[in-house]
Formats: sequence, structure tokens, C-alpha cells
Amino acid sequence: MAVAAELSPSSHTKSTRLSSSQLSLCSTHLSYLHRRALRPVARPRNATISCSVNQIQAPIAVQPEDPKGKSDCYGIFCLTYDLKAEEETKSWKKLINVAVSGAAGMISNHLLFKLASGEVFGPDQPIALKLLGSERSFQALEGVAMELEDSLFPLLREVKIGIDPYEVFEDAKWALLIGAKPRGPGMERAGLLDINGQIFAEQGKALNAVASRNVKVLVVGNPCNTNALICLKNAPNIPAKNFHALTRLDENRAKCQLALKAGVFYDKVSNMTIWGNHSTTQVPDFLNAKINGLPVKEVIKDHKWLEEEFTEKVQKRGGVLIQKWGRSSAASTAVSIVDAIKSLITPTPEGDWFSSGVYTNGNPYGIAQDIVFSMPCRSKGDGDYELVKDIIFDDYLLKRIAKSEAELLAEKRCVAHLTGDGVAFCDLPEDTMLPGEM
Ligand SMILES: NC(=O)c1ccc[n+]([C@@H]2O[C@H](COP(=O)([O-])OP(=O)(O)OC[C@H]3O[C@@H](n4cnc5c(N)ncnc54)[C@H](O)[C@@H]3O)[C@@H](O)[C@H]2O)c1
Repeated sequence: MAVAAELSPSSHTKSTRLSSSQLSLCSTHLSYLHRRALRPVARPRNATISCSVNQIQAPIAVQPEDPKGKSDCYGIFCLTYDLKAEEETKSWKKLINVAVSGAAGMISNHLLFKLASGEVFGPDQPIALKLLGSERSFQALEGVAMELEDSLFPLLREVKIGIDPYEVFEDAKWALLIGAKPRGPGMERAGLLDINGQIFAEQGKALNAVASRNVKVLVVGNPCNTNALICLKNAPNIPAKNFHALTRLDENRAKCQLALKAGVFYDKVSNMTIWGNHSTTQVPDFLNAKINGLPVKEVIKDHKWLEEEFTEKVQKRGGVLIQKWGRSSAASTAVSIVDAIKSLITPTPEGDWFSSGVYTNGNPYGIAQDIVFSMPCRSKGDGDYELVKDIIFDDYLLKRIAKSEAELLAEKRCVAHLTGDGVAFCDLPEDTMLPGEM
């Protein structure tokens, strides 16, 4: 069976494309050829490609014609090869498309190389990276693509760069939404909610239109909980359950602080929940967390430290890091994104759980419906999750959770114009900070 597709010369032109299975087929050959480094032929952006089960035909070489250079495959990832090859390729899994926004930013600079190396999805999982940048960051995005080229990752079969989410998110199985505007000097949180909310409304619509119907979406760009809510509301054809806001960095920070206080290695800390918003109202839950399988309060007897210092340390860790570094955490955020993805694609260890900001409808804890709130989750490793039921609460925990809940409900009212819930009304309880802000 032979397939053919026209590749578009422009990022803004829709075109017939190879389906993901067809791409996978081509990519399988590509992998073989990458490893053998044999006879590459330039694949022009506006040429017809043919590939079949047994061979890939090289197109007639013409010069790439893309005045702005803002679309489609990048550099070496535009090459295809004219070899017949099918042996050695059977053990590869089907290619998956991973879309990353803010791909020229600091977090992505760490994350992309982990994704391409196989550290995240495994050593037998070829991936295509679809990188979304902003108009301003496009040149930097080309630099990122050049570094990916030069890394010779055998699992990396395609890199596309672009600024149009409707193109970049096409057939995405994972969408890691990192790109956002930072809060500028003097900007109120309400202003940040609006400016970034518009980005996530547009990206939600694009995902709804072109991504895989079961795409998993991880929102990192801040304010990530409310951005995730906006995104899912603008993507009604994708299950709301598929949207996550990243609170894994907060979980990792909390585990580290508990381990430090208890004098144990941090892999001894489990069952750590971050409740609520990825802001300074977040609640690191030391009531349900465990150290060496025992309740934290039995191991750390200094309960005053737990209630006062520990909680604040976790809430403000990002701010302290900015003071030291002069910029916000990027490497540890990338690590926590990897952790968050792995938690969904590998079974959660028996008795343990992980935190993620997820849609609250149907939650068993009595938290308000229709917001994105960090809660304890378990996964069978199929990309899906369920909320953990056997959780205990005390007055301290409930009071803190209520504060974060009130903040998120207020944020939701602020962005009603972006979620289809009517006219926005901004009455944020206080101008709370993101963990990375001072
Ligand atoms: N949830 C968390 O735990 C967590 C932790 C750290 C940082 N963050 C947030 O992650 C975001 C990115 O952080 P960073 O350090 O990588 O920032 P950065 O400024 O280095 O990179 C952001 C990139 O996004 C791009 N961008 C802006 N608007 C875009 C759009 N509409 N589409 C695509 N790209 C766009 C920018 O041009 C820039 O290249 C920030 O909002 C930050 O607050 C979240």
C-alpha cells in the first residue's frame, strides 16, 4: 500500500498530511536509516512524499521554499531516504506526537532533550516533537531545533517548529503547554490571568480541532490551574479528565523538605499530596504523607515545624530560588514534568500516589466542582488516573484547603469571559503570588 501527501509550503496553509500511522511507517524506515546513516535525500517542504511498507521513495529534490521558515519539519528532520529496509525495525513502537509550547524557553531547554533521549517514554518509543513558539521566540526555536539535530537522538524522528497551534498540535498525543507570559513589574494577578488565559483559550480550541481525541494535556504555564481550566473549557471534545496542571514540582519540593527534617533519603517519603492551587496558597499535606511507611507526624515530632515552617518553605521555595539564581526554576521543573508524565504511563506503586492538578467534577473530598485543583491520584499506567479515596482530614488541613479553593474560585470568576461562563468579575481574595514570584 503506498500513500502520498502534499506538504504545505506555508505554516498557515492547511494541507493533506500523512496520518500518524503512515508517518510512523515512514519514520520506522527513517530510524533504520538514521542508524545506518545512508544516503539521505532532502525532502522539500512542498513536494509529494511517497512511502510504502517496503520502501520510501525519495522525492525529486527541490530547494525548500519557505520565506518565513515558520512551518513544517526542521533541517535534518526533513530528510527521507531511499532504502528498502524493514528488518531490525519491528521492535519499535508506533511513533507518537508530542507537542511542546514555549519550546524556546528555559524549562523546555531541559525538557526537550529528556523527551528526545527516551528518558520519558522509553527506549523503544520513537517520538515526533512538535514545537510551538511565539513570533518573538521563533529564531530561538530554530536554535533549539539545531541543537536537537546535533544530538543525533535515535528515537527522535521528526521535529517541527511553528507558531500556529492549529498546525503544531495536529495529532498530538501529548501536549505540554509551557509557553506563557511572565508577570511583568506592577502587573496584578488579574492581569496575568487575562493575558495568559487568552493564550490557553486559543490553545484549547486548537487542541479541540486537531489533536488526538485522547490527547493528554499538561499545563505548566502560570497560573497553571486556571490556565488548565480555560484550556479544557475550550476543548469540549476532549475529556476534561485529560487535562492536568503541574503541581509535581511542589510535591517534589515537599518530599525533599520532609526527608531533610527526618534525616532520611528522599525516596523514603511517599504519599505526598499537594492540595489546591500552584500558588502560595497550596497545601503540602503532612497528615497523609509517610516516611518509611509511617505517618510523618510519628516520625517528625516537631509538629510546630510541620505546620509553620514546612508549609511555608514549600510554598515559597520558588521565590527563594529566584533570589539565589536570578531566574526561576527550570531544570527541576523539567524533571517534575518528566515525573508527572511517567506517573501517568507507569502503574503507581502499591499504596502510594502522586499529586496533579485535575478537574474537580466528581471528586470525593467535597471540593467545589468545576475548577482544576491539585489532588492525590493513582494510575494504572494507561495515561488515565483515579482519585485516591482513603484520605484523612483534620481541621488544619481542611482550613488550608478551603483557602486555596476560595482562591481558585475567585480566579475562575476572573476568567469567566474565557471559559464561556459569562462576564468576568475579578474579586481575588488577595494578590497571592505564584511559587516562583517574590
Ligand atoms: N507549574 C509549575 O510548577 C511551574 C514551574 C516553573 C515555571 N512555571 C511556568 O512555566 C512558564 C514557562 O517558564 P520558563 O521558565 O520556561 O519561561 P521562559 O520565559 O523561559 O519561556 C517561555 C517561552 O514561551 C514563549 N511563549 C510566550 N507566549 C507563547 C505562546 N502564546 N505560544 C507559545 N510560546 C509562547 C516565550 O516566547 C518563551 O520562549 C511560566 O509561566 C512559568 O511561570 C510553572
